[in-house]
Amino acid sequence: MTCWSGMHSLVLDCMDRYLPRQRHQPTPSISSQPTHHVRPDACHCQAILFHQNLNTMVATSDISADTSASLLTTLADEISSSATLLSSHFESRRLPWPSFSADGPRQPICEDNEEVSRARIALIEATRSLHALAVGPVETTKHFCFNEIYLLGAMQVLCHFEIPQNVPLQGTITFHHLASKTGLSEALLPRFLRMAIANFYFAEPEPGLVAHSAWSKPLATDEKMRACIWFRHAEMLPAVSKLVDMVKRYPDSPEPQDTAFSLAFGDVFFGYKERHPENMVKFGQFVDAFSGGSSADSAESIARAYPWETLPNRALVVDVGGGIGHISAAIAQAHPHLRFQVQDFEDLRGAAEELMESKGVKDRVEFVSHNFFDPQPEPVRGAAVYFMRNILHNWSDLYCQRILKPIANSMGPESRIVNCDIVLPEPNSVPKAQDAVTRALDLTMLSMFNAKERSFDYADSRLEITDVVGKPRMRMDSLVEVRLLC
Ligand SMILES: C[S@@+](CC[C@H](N)C(=O)[O-])C[C@H]1O[C@@H](n2cnc3c(N)ncnc32)[C@H](O)[C@@H]1O
Repeated sequence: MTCWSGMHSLVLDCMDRYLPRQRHQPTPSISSQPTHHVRPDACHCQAILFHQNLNTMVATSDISADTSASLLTTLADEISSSATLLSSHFESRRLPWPSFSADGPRQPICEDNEEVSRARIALIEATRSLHALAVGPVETTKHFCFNEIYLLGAMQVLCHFEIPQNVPLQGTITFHHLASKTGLSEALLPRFLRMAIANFYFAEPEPGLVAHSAWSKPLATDEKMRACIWFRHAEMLPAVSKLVDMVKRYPDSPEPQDTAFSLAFGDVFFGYKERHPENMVKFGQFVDAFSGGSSADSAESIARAYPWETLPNRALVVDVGGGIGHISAAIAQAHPHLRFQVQDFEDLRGAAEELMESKGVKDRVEFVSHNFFDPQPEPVRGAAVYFMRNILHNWSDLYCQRILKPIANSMGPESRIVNCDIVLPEPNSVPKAQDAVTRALDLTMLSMFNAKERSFDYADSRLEITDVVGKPRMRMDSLVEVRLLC
């Protein structure tokens, strides 16, 4: 599942309380033993993976072994046929065409249509591969991330000086005027801007005149877009620069404080944010943008993605680490026959109860203060569902065992865990561009939290993935159902 909750309000309301608690957890000694996963005695587990859709996507992934002379033209043909399919889609629906112009659409290719989505992925994959072949291995390595590193720096300077907001949405502005409006040196401004322009951000229609492009315009109007650049530059880059130190100093540590982030910033991820609340706000904006929707969107998609309607009347869903209960509230609204217990820290009670009141589900959704490392409260023993979203991927295997064990101890024969996180794809099972994103998320979890994205064969040898259906918030998210067959 994605590592981020994608809920701005939730992130602001509760994630700042999250890792600081990690610091106060009892710290087990670092063990070099392999971790064991929750294994309730005399019980068998079966896991059913809901969603992903990854396996239904184009499998253009493994071209690494292809030595045929026609690889270039095969890829070019793939590009041509995917582009043709997309063009007829735009034409038939009279949609705005993708373009670099400032008037171009923000998100030209809608992903609701499976065929269009597949064509888009095929186009991205084939263009990426063709580009790599055209550049070649040595040139690629010689210029490794050269453009990206300085583009990130240039964009952060431009955003810091509010350049996107000061370029008119229509028309142009001179470098001179832009420099005087923003305070960025007139000598430096063109150097940073032209780096951005070389990468599709902004345009220079005439020498010395700046205009927006389709890429830069969202940065003028949407603070969440600017937060994406800020987060990569201000927090991710310094943490990444400490990865070697982390791996050398803390090899295989399961501890949340033994991270590249802590080495860079002298504190755990959310502890640092407690001391820098403005960073927390921007991080929340980044999470919202990255996860592609509001908390309401993601909650509603989860309410649709799982067959909640098949649970018995008055069945209890325990939302473990549920924050202020956005997800439970959405499921409760969609499924009036269910009851919910949202478990999180006491200081979220007020906001949680307010939310339930406003959503009209107060009579069926209760908030209970509960630390998920402690035994589950007796009244929820044998609950129909123990739901977790964006919980396990924040923790190492050792801590996941400690979270899962009290749940397993509380489960009855009809109970199940429904877990929502990214599920890492099997090697060569998805297009490389998509694989790269999940791998980057996994390494983000490592460098920031000493946690990981999982393939879900991790939890217990008795777990068996039998199906992949549904479509929660992000394409990479999955709902994993784990049953105990006692
Ligand atoms: C990433 S947020 C996910 C919240 C919610 N499940 C969602 O998807 O929106 C992680 C949540 O875990 C809670 N949490 C962290 N440590 C906890 C603990 N030891 N016991 C209970 N909740 C905890 C945090 O307060 C936060 O609400």
